[in-house]
Amino acid sequence: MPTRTTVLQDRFRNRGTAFTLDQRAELGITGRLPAAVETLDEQAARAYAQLRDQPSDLHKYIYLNELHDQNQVLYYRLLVDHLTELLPVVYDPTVGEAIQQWSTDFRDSRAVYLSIDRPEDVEASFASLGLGTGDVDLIVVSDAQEILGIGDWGVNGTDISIGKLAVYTAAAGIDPDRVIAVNLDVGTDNEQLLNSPYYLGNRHARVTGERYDDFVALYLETASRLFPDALLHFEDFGPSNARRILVGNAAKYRVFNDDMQGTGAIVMAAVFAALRVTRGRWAEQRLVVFGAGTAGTGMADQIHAAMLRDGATAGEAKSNIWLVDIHGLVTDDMAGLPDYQQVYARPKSEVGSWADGEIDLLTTIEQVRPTILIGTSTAHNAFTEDVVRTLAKGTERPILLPLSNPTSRIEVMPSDAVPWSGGRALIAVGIPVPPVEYDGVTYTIGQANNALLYPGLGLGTIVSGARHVTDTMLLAAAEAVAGQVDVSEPGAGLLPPVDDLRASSATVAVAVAKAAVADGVATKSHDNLIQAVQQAMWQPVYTGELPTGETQP
Ligand SMILES: NC(=O)c1ccc[n+]([C@@H]2O[C@H](COP(=O)([O-])OP(=O)(O)OC[C@H]3O[C@@H](n4cnc5c(N)ncnc54)[C@H](O)[C@@H]3O)[C@@H](O)[C@H]2O)c1
Ligand SMILES: O=C(O)C[C@H](O)C(=O)O
Ligand SMILES: [Mg+2]
Repeated sequence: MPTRTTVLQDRFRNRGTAFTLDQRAELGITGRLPAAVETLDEQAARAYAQLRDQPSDLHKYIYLNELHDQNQVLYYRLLVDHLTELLPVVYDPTVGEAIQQWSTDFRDSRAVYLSIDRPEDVEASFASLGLGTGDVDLIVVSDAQEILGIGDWGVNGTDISIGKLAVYTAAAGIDPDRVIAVNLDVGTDNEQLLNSPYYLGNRHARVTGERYDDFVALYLETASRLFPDALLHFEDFGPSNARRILVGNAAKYRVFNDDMQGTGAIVMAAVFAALRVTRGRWAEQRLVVFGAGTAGTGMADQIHAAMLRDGATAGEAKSNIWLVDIHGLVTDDMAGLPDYQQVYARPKSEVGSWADGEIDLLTTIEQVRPTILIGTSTAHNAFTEDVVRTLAKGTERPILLPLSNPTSRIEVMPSDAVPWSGGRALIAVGIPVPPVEYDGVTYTIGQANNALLYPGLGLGTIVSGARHVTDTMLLAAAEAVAGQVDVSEPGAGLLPPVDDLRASSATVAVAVAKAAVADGVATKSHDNLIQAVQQAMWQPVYTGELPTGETQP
């Protein structure tokens, strides 16, 4: 049967106008390209100019997506060369916008879709990729129940898996031919989607309970059997599912929950750096977490563990942590508290006199005088001027981490928080923001987004062949990130700049791989880890040889 599909439709192998005339002849595409033979640099310059002409970030997102579908090397070349500019386009915050329009804008897809209504297809869906057992390093999966801070987006949430993978490759050189993006389509409770004529996912409410658990178990079992080397990254699951899946499977599979562990570790990195400024000790910190869901309680757990390492008893550490959620300060008399909040619930007898009824954030801050305030609530502007001023009144250098994404959800913008705290708050946020000028000082605002951590963590896990992602590996990653910042100047950022992300990821990967060895979970040994990490990093270049192999549309 004649075929019109050529190497030009295969994003893995396509080089477009960079194919030489000889290569064109050999590949049977003579006459299918204009005469010019270009270098990758020349192609990248044109693509970048086209990108700059796009009228909005969402248009840029769509342009880059199409480029990715045509020529993967060129796409990553652009991303690596302009990482600081393009990270907010392929990832947060633009990915949030793209997800909301995904079914309407749908053109093509690079993911694997697993439907809870067809569990018998899970194996065949992976098999359709034609990959062997040793061919996959990483799978990012989402059921899209809690996309960023924008809620349930069903199958539209596929692009969070794709965006996270793009960052893995651009930031840490994870080989893009060896990764898979997966959407677990378990239905959606988003009525807007269910009523949209364009919606592409299963048109029913989210399946919960045993059927949901069985489906996740089937995914884990199948993915790890077919691709035993793969790290199984979980993204943007709902809070109780996220935690249950991680806790229940961490000993059995190579799983990683980015919202809990990745975020927890990047926050640890920011606090490590901040404590170098305040000269404070972990055990002495008083932590208030506003928005005690997946990310917030993941951070509380990691800071709790750091307090223990610093000599606090479990009781002392717990007594220095306060969770504030939608009904105010979490107390032990509240009915129906999820298990992950129960651990930190304060005795009602201790706080009952603070207010009649619900104890709000401001009251909690007045009473507790926290040294660290974290926001993972999705409640935009919840850190009001009053809140920030009260925080700064209670502590000389409060650590303030309003981490909700995307921009429309952040609890306070640094441009407000810096002046409200008189320049004293040590701030990091989840989105990229410009520096703030205040009182003659330029305040650089570090980006406490898990994207600054998980790529290097993943690379270190892959290079060491770690069987599990252990707490020691997470801590090593956090310390390696914090070790890259110099906080001695006034206004210095708490985290390394995104410009340095590739180098930073390599450093993190080495630290993580060492920790995997120390923890006894590494399955690969290297004489020179630095060299092994460098060699493992995929580069966006056309290799000398001609791209051979089956065309994969
Ligand atoms: N910076 C990062 O790296 C990073 C990583 C993960 C999550 N996040 C952000 O954190 C936010 C939360 O994510 P998640 O996965 O934990 O979601 P989640 O749904 O698991 O948790 C949100 C929590 O906030 C509570 N909440 C909602 N409205 C509130 C209000 N008005 N006052 C107090 N509490 C309120 C909810 O009850 C819930 O417990 C999102 O915006 C997400 O983008 C940031
Ligand atoms: O995706 C991000 O920007 C970070 C984090 O995983 C989130 O859910 O907000
Ligand atoms: Mg997330």
